[in-house]
Amino acid sequence: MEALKAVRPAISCSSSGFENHQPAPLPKVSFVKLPAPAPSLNGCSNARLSSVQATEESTVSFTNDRAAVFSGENCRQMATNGKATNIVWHKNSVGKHHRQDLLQQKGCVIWITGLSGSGKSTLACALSQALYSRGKLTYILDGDNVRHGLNRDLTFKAEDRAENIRRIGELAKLFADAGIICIASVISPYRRDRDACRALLSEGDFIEVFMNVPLQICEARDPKGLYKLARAGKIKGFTGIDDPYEPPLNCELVLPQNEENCASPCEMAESVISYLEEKGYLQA
Ligand SMILES: Nc1ncnc2c1ncn2[C@@H]1O[C@H](COP(=O)(O)OS(=O)(=O)O)[C@@H](OP(=O)(O)O)[C@H]1O
Ligand SMILES: Nc1ncnc2c1ncn2[C@@H]1O[C@H](COP(=O)(O)OP(=O)(O)O)[C@@H](O)[C@H]1O
Repeated sequence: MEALKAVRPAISCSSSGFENHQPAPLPKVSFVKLPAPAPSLNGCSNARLSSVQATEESTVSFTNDRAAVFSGENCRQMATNGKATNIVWHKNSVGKHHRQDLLQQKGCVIWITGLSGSGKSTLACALSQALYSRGKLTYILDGDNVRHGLNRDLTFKAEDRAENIRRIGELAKLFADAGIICIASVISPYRRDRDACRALLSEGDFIEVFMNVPLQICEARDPKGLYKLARAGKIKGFTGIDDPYEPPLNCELVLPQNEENCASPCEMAESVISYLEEKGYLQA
């Protein structure tokens, strides 16, 4: 295998859709030698010398507070996004579809919402296990776990819950972009916060699963003793007790549990897998 050489750092960006509308600076072109016989991403397997465009500058500035816009395939303008100024989207020549081809699946987010004790984590694990046994790559973002690290600075006040969900939504979006089936299992009590996460993803890629379990059942389970503490006033603002939970109005899947009807975690996982199969997420 030959050494990879580049005159300039191999920044590889294909042309931006914005160039159709704005006068773009001339791209800087340089050359890299690819290892032979490297399988090519664009199907030209015998191309040994490829031109690489480096897109570094932009003449256009714009402001946009909707982060979703920047997940697009063709954005390389100077931007102000939230508090971040003078930022430019950097595109990678290895795209989501290449990663999906490798994994033979489609990246998406399965967002499991429901009260504490409704079975979110149990379903997430059963689903991850069942997909693993089918050779599919998943990653679980569990609310409890993410609060041990990335979100350890957040409380359970409404604004902190919103920030918790925003960060997990952004993280889930990255996992989906990696081609992974990302399973978020979080109470996510506010409809608005869940809808904001949905808006980060392409149509269909956000699959909201509602664990529709009455509070009485969750409270009777109380595996961590948290409902007991909340009832005793030792935890303030506990979801379902003295903090709200807004059930989804129009989600992809509702998994009910009550005294008469309680599917096992494996059966629930199979329901989700059937949905994924039907929508084509288990193939590239
Ligand atoms: N006040 C209060 N309300 C609800 N839950 C609480 C609270 N305090 C601690 N816990 C524990 O935190 C877990 C929920 O974290 P999440 O990040 O999923 O919550 S949220 O989406 O930000 O509302 C939750 O885990 P689950 O039982 O798995 O849902 C609890 O273990
Ligand atoms: N489908 C189910 N049927 C019966 N019990 C369940 C089911 N799913 C979860 N449980 C039980 O409910 C309790 C809470 O489950 P858990 O997954 O920790 O909920 P959450 O993550 O929503 O807090 C656990 O004791 C678990 O064994």
